[in-house]
Amino acid sequence: MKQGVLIKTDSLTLCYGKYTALQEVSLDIREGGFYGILGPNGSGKTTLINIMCGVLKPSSGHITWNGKELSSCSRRHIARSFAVVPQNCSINFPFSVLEVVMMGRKPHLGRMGRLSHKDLEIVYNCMEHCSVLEHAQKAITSLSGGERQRVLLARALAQTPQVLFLDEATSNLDISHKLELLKLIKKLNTEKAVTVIAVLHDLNFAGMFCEYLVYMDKGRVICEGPANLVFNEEMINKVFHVQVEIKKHAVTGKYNLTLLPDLE
Ligand SMILES: Nc1ncnc2c1ncn2[C@@H]1O[C@H](COP(=O)(O)OP(=O)(O)OP(=O)(O)O)[C@@H](O)[C@H]1O
Repeated sequence: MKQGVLIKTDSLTLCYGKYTALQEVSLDIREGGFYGILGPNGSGKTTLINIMCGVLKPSSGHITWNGKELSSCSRRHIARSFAVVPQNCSINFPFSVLEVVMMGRKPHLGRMGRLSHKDLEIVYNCMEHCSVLEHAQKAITSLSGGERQRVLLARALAQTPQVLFLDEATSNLDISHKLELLKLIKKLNTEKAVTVIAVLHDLNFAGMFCEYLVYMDKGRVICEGPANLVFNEEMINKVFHVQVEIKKHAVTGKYNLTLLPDLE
């Protein structure tokens, strides 16, 4: 892997009331890495990324960013550097798509809060990359689930973040948009060294795009490592309790997973 440790979690535990959703999670996230967080429903993936991006505070344990406690970093500094694409769009007010994507520039604006030509150029570029330019004047509330997700991704990209957190951010997208957007994110990762931390349910896309995988189950990290070592049949069976076959694809050279269901 490249670069030094950017985000370090040390024995993170998080309890929702009496329920322990995350237990003793210690991870090193290296700068410029593309991380996939995998695991069954309820295994703590969203909770983990919400702690890593500063939305949730752990019940115990530490999280540092560039060696500094995340809780001691300013909200503005975090907002300039971390962008999150959540699982669901929580915007219920009929902001236009343009307004929503412009919000991504907010942490970078000066006191007057005005967008410069450069800011607007970034906004329009991100809308174009995420194929939402044609919806610029529409209310976000009038869009389909997949279109909204692409707007939220455009807003996150407009933030020009150092770290991009994706929480099943491509789950509502059709296969063509999913592929295009993951390719775009991979490009940002390789060309601009944006660190990507993505919760993914689609294991084939995880095998295709992630260079490092973290498997979670019942709030714990079960296994982590380079995808070429840990994207294997034994781990998928251990974590998801399904039989699969993983083979290197002759054309793409990527590992491909086929589910072997017991249909008896
Ligand atoms: N605000 C909350 N209050 C109480 N329990 C919660 C809360 N948020 C999450 N949980 C519980 O914590 C556990 C972990 O939830 P989390 O959303 O992190 O899982 P996940 O791995 O992201 O799941 P999924 O794949 O279904 O999105 C779940 O059992 C969930 O019910």
